[in-house]
Amino acid sequence: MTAPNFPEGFLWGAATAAHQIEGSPLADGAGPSIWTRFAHTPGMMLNGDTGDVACDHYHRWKEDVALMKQLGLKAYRFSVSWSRILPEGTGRVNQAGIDFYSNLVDELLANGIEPLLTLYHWDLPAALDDRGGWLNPEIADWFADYARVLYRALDGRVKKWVTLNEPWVVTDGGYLHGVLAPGHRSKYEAPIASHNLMRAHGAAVKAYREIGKHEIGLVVNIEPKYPATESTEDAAAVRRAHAYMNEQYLHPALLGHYPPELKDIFGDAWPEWPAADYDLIRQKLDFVGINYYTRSVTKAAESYPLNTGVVRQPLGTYTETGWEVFPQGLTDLLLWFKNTYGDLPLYITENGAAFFDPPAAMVDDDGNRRIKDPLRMDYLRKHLSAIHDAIRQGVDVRGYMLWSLLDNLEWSLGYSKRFGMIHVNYVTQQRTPKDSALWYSKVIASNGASL
Ligand SMILES: CO[C@H](O)c1c[n+]2c([nH]1)[C@H](O)[C@@H](O)[C@H](O)[C@H]2CO
Repeated sequence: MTAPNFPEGFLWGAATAAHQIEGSPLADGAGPSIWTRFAHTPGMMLNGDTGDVACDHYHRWKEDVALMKQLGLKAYRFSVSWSRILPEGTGRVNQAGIDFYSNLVDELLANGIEPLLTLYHWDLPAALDDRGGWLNPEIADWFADYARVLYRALDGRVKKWVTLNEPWVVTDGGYLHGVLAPGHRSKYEAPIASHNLMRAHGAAVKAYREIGKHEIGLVVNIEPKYPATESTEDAAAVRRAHAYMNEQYLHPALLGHYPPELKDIFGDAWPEWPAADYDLIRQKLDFVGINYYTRSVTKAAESYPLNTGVVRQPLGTYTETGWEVFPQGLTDLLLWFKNTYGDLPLYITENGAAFFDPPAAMVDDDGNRRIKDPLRMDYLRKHLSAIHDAIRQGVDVRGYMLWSLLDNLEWSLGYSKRFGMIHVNYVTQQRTPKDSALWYSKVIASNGASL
């Protein structure tokens, strides 16, 4: 592997999300979100974990920015909790919520760190869920109104905006399989939620063009699908899985239509949408964020509703979340994106892995607190190299946000999975940069040459 030089100005950063790190979800006038509710619903969260404390970032944000500075991060991707800004989701603005994020942005800028702000990372205000949430078509206007409040307060200091984080996970987890908030299980609701998410994305981008002066994009999780065998059944299964996860959101956002497979997959549960919706959804974007973690070797199998299955690789390496380590998939995916959607600027807005880390730091012979995480370093090194392979082949990748800055609440898996490059002792809230953070700091300082 040759020591790659990334493009001049490559944006090296790390990512988090509000509900996963902040804690204090109801502080200073904030309203509950669907995750506050979901976490306090018995049986929904591993070990009964909640986001009530998390990494206490709501109080420790200055310390955390200082750690970002110490590591030499150039950027920090975070999300805003909608119900801190609008406790009922619409109407009354909670100034204390705006102040929290405004202070965070100022601290980042004062430390030479560019903020990338995600408007929605899954924590819908509970009050809007009571009004139908992503199933209510009015949510496109609710979301655009929320976005306008933040555009007016922060645009200029924030120059890279993201509307949605991973509409696929919101829909597949929250409305089809029910494993994420709001915990619905309906193949009739899923397409409606998906479509309204994309309408809301379009409405927020349209609103940005009236108010904002910088850049806005969409973040999707996409995953390359490889056939388990040469059979026609497995090839068809790959087409279904690829359309359902990888094209379902990018196609309407960038091409103005859904992939045809979705109508076959959902059958009578797939509505016919008005042409005006596609015009709303397909707004010009300044960039797309890609969240990459793994691939799927896919076969035809009985499953709901895709009739596909994933084949575990006997010689594969797997993370704590059961995801195969497959860096080549990121190169393949970036080339697919370029060949399918053209030369839109791309950011890797999430990439990382959960491997076992101890609950507390060890102390080495020199008396330093250490967390050795060689598997994570190897994962990151290989994926950064895969990104560089794609850049060498002409893909316009402009930055990388490591998931995650801190160990944090892994949604319904609670605190059982550690993705952070900085270890969090959840008893003491002590932060300890892992070896991977110290390594990443050198990668940033050398613009990738030290990989
Ligand atoms: C299904 O994998 C997705 O691409 C994905 C992985 N992840 C995500 N999306 C979310 O954006 C984060 O909030 C998660 O903490 C993170 C780690 O699980």
